[in-house]
Amino acid sequence: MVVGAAIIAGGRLLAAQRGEPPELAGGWEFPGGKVDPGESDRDALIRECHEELGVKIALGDRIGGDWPLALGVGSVLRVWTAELVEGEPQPLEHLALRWLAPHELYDVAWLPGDLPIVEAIRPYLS
Ligand SMILES: Nc1nc2c([nH]c(=O)n2[C@H]2C[C@H](O)[C@@H](COP(=O)(O)OP(=O)(O)OP(=O)(O)O)O2)c(=O)[nH]1
Repeated sequence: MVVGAAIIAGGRLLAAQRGEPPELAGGWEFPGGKVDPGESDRDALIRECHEELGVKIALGDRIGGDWPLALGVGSVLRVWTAELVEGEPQPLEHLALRWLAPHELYDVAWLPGDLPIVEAIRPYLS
């Protein structure tokens, strides 16, 4: 199980560029990662965002259901909206971060599996 956060601030969505593995490097994603054994999805997402971005987030709505991962075999991605509670996101484990306004949503090369999720988040940006 992989969880991802659609962090929104000031009507913009935070996108993060992966540095690894080589086949995914350069692609843009929602901050997050794999849920550890015994950990809840929501706790995993809060932990991952702290590790990856150095921020504390508060989760909002679940976006859709189980989104199939482009390259994952049988794995799915669960996504929540989120807002920043503490700190400003830093690319501690990513190549770069970008805050995307609604008209910029497709200015980055999202991982293929993320594209329909980005569209589902659009209503939250206004
Ligand atoms: N975090 C994240 N992963 C995504 C997204 N879309 C997508 O296909 N994936 C894939 C990429 C990876 O194969 C997998 C997430 O694994 P990960 O490597 O980020 O997990 P992790 O942080 O727990 O890292 P590790 O322990 O495996 O090193 O899900 C997304 O929007 N966010």
